[in-house]
Amino acid sequence: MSGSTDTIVAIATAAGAGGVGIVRLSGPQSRTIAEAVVGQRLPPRRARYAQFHDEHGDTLDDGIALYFAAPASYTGEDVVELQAHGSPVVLQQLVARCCGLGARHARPGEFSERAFLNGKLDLAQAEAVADLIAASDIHAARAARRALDGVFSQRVDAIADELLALRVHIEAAIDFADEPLDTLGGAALRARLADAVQAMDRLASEAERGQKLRDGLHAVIVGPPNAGKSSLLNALAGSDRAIVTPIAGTTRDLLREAVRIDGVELLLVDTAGLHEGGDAIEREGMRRAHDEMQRADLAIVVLDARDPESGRRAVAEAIAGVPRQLWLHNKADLLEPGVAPVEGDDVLRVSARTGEGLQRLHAALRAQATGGQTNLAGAFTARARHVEALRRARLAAGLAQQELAAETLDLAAEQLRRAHEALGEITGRITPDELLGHIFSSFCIGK
Ligand SMILES: Nc1nc2c(c(=O)[nH]1)N(C=O)[C@@H](CNc1ccc(C(=O)N[C@@H](CCC(=O)O)C(=O)O)cc1)CN2
Ligand SMILES: Nc1nc2c(ncn2[C@@H]2O[C@H](COP(=O)(O)OP(=O)(O)OP(=O)(O)O)[C@@H](O)[C@H]2O)c(=O)[nH]1
Ligand SMILES: [Mg+2]
Repeated sequence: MSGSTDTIVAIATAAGAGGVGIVRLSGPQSRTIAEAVVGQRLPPRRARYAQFHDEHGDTLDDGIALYFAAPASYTGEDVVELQAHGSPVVLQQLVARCCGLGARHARPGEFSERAFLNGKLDLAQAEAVADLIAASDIHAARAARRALDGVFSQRVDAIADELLALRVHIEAAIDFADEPLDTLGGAALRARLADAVQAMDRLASEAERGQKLRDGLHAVIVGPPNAGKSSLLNALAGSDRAIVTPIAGTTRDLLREAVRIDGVELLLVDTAGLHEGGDAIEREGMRRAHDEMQRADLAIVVLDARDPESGRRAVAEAIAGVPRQLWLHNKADLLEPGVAPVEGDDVLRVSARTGEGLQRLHAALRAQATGGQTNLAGAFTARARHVEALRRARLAAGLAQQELAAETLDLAAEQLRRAHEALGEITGRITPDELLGHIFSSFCIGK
């Protein structure tokens, strides 16, 4: 049940004018405050038509008042909604009136934080609320909706429960240290732990895919000077964002452009052409390009189709650390007719000028963003912090396997404890306060 003593209030609907706007209260005084505003009793879960009054009894607006009695509400506390006309002036006056009656302004995310603290949502679900609100296409929205439904949390919890059960077994076996582990079911323990590790690997790769759905793919466009990198960015963005000239060394600084291709979000970064030497500005540009590659998910390499060998080696070295690569032979329109097609799945022949091959490029980028999977059924959104926690949990579980094989049971148990704890951070079973503050402060006010 709720531990909050103060009652919070905020406009729950989007900023700006709208058909209807909602002021939401949560906390023990919600009902009393709302009843003073509407001048009538509010029975739970009944929509009441009412006049909303200011402190002098003058009417601010008329609308619907809706009371949810704790714990059957979004936050688990007493909640009242005042559904007024969607006028920012009216809504602000209603908020001020509620504050005059004892409520205080909610911090960003405070409603959802209370829902979390009261056990209405776990942490991954609360984060999914924010992701759903911020989703920029139907794929991201559906995936956030699945995370909100608990699809991700349930899988995390199932693995965490299994690790806990295994640890209990192992700790029990420690008390019989004279017996060989196998008489205590050691083989079964090892098999179950191997299954759990496999489940963690599967979940980690799905969570990574979910993170791409949420955050989009970070792709850096690299290649030798003049190959058409900036032209390609413009072609993908559908506008003349980058300066294009026939002069090698046109692009010096990084240029970032968020684009949406077939429903996937891409952060494209155009870079300076990579080559030996160059003046101080070009060298700084190349340094920035290298920095960007450290953070990128995908390198889109642009080579000149007429001479793909030139610059290829230098570029291949530069992108060695980027997890994924897509090679393009650009300026296909300048090839003599009859040139043999390029080989390989990850090489595409395109023309930034005529648009040739861009459809296939779109498909390839979409496949990269969705981890090669075009079927997003069952996908859920996840965040970098979830992926990182899964990675730590997997690492500890792998060490537990080694300790178990070596029959160092106390160390195996300790690694399982660490793995379990890392999983607990995802759903918020175990959460440092500062992390909570960080997560919820990135929500919008009123959520
Ligand atoms: N008017 C309105 N619409 C809204 C919200 C809201 O707060 N107000 N929501 C806000 O995000 C979302 C819906 N989320 C909600 C989640 C739980 C409960 C709720 O009352 N839960 C109770 C009762 C459940 C039941 O009757 O089955 C509970 O969990 O105990 C309400 C809204 C979207 N639409
Ligand atoms: N015919 C043809 N010309 C192209 C194509 N793509 C780019 N170009 C031309 O090639 C020249 C260089 O293009 P940019 O896009 O500036 O090349 P870049 O790789 O960004 O070059 P730097 O920024 O200097 O590294 C320009 O004259 C473009 O018009 C293409 O597909 N076909
Ligand atoms: Mg350029």
